Amino acid sequence: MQPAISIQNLGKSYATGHVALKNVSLDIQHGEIFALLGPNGAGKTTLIGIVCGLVNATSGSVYADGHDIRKDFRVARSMIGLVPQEIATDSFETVWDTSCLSRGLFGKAPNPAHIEKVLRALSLWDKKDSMIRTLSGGMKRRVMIAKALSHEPTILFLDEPTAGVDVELRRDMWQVVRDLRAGGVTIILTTHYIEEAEEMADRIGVIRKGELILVEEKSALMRKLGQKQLCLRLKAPLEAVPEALSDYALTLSADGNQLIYRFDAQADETGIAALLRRLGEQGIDFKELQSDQSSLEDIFVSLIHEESKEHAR
Ligand SMILES: Nc1ncnc2c1ncn2[C@@H]1O[C@H](COP(=O)(O)OP(=O)(O)OP(=O)(O)O)[C@@H](O)[C@H]1O
Repeated sequence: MQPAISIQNLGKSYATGHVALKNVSLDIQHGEIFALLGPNGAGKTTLIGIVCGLVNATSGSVYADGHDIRKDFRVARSMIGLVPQEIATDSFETVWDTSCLSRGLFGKAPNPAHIEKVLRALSLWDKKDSMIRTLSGGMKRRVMIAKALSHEPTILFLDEPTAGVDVELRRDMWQVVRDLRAGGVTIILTTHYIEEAEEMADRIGVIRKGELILVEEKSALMRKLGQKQLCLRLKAPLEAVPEALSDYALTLSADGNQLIYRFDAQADETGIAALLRRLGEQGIDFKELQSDQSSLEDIFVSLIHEESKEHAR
């Protein structure tokens, strides 16, 4: 089976000379929820824009279910729904009309039964005759999803679906996305909220300055998340980790004042008790002991940071 989306060596330089994407390659499988994370200006919207035919790539190719988005634009595009970052609808139209119109834009014959199904799935059915300007912000976002689904796409791009949305509505949106996936739609979403990626995604991609710097199964990232560290502030600095402690995963801070022990928080035996005993035997005293759990946020921040340092070199 072809991937739902196959992106190959994609590059984009804007007319200003700004390089927004550098050699990005990525396959997204059918039925996945893929989250693309990255700081402001990383290139997420540019990437989505290219896949959806709104932005021309400078190099590389993109296929939707095997169809080249340039050579076979109409077929490829009809498979894709896009929920843009900004809410853009005609506020004097009704929910029903705007959804039907969006379908028409793809040259598809009217299908009231499909539009009804979409509106019901998004809990918009009782608002179908309401003018969009009378809806709450959250409902307007749902209307944007309804529009994007009106032509029966199998791949849905959500560009920051919950930006500026309150916690309750965010959870609501997550449920909507999960339901869509359960109905067979492949989902690619961009987000600034690491919690969102953590909650929803099967795989996570991190993009920074136009480069895809990491693509990983969320479960693998979560295992890293299970890593905890214990930090021991020593009474007297050490020059090196003593030989007698070499079987522990210890690192010494540059100033020699802190010993850091990494361990798996989910393991039955953390090894802490034995480590503390061993330290006592070695006559190493500490003033303070502190434990931190690394979160996906830490991993993300350190990734972005490490890459910045690499680039500075
Ligand atoms: N039409 C354009 N002309 C010139 N530069 C552009 C254009 N559109 C985007 N850019 C630049 O390309 C870079 C990537 O922008 P893009 O909107 O893809 O980032 P993003 O990851 O979606 O950011 P955000 O999270 O802020 O939405 C930015 O530096 C942006 O200023």
